[in-house]
Amino acid sequence: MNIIRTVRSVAFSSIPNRTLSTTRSLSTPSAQYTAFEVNDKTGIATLTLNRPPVNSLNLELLTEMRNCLKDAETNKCKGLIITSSSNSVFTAGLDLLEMYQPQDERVKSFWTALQSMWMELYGSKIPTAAAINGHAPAGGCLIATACEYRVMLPNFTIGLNETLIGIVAPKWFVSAFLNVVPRRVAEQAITQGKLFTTAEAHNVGLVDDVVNTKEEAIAKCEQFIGSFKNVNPYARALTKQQFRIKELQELEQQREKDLQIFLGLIMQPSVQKAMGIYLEGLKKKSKKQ
Ligand SMILES: CCCCCCC/C=C/C(=O)SCCNC(=O)CCNC(=O)[C@H](O)C(C)(C)COP(=O)(O)OP(=O)(O)OC[C@H]1O[C@@H](n2cnc3c(N)ncnc32)[C@H](O)[C@@H]1OP(=O)(O)O
Repeated sequence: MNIIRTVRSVAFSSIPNRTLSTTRSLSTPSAQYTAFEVNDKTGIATLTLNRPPVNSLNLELLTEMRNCLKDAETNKCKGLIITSSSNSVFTAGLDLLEMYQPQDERVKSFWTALQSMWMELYGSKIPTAAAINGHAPAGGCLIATACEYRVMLPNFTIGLNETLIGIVAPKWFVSAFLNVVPRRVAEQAITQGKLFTTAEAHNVGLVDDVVNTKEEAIAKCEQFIGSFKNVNPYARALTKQQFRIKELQELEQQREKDLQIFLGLIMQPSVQKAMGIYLEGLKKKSKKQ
């Protein structure tokens, strides 16, 4: 049986998470929305998103994700798996409440944290895999495509649906999508705001495998990470970098401009109005259920 060493864990029980930290004291504050575990036998870390009801990515969750990524790298983990504690949502993407009628400083920190999280995940030295055990729209798809491998459970949806909300998927969201989906398919899907079903996503290459249970999804991710067993990790990391450096440098060099474009767009009255209507629709639907 595998022994799970909990480096950072939260919210799955009423036990305060610091009492679960068995291996070392943490330099970062307690986690609220993530669980981070390292399997002692395989050396593989699992980051579980746990911000009910839909794991929407707010500033705090993004910050915790960054801390987990850093932990996985500094602990020289063999790889990192990202999954969700929900049975139906991987993540609903960016927390729309961070962008709807936002406060100036908070929304800047939010976007900057998203940029950093993405660059750190996309450029991570260790193998990364997403066990997509629920819906993964927009920012959810961004996280999945930042990983090197994706496996998904049936009958969920994934894609960049920003245009349907009246917002624009930034260039770096699109470039990661283009790594896995043919350009023609990507252009049509992203302009339409299409959410692919699991089967469709598999067909176009947006996900690599489909399995029926979360356990099988984790096992597939472990298998993917295990496939690098005989590969020198430094050679692997440098080779991965060759594939990803262009997008990383592009965002790094344009961070401030990207932030200003984001702020300019979301602060437009028409965009705020569209977001308000979309949020209202979500709330109405949620009340009906
Ligand atoms: C150049 C820059 C321009 C700007 C770029 C911005 C890029 C944006 C990226 C994004 O990620 S935007 C977010 C996109 N996400 C979505 O469109 C998903 C919306 N959510 C859903 O479709 C569904 O919630 C779901 C994920 C399919 C799950 O459905 P389920 O039936 O399980 O839950 P719901 O009843 O719909 O929701 C419960 C609860 O959660 C609220 N909520 C859902 N998604 C979000 C969200 N992304 N942000 C904030 N809140 C969300 C929903 O309103 C419900 O709230 P309550 O009514 O319970 O208060």
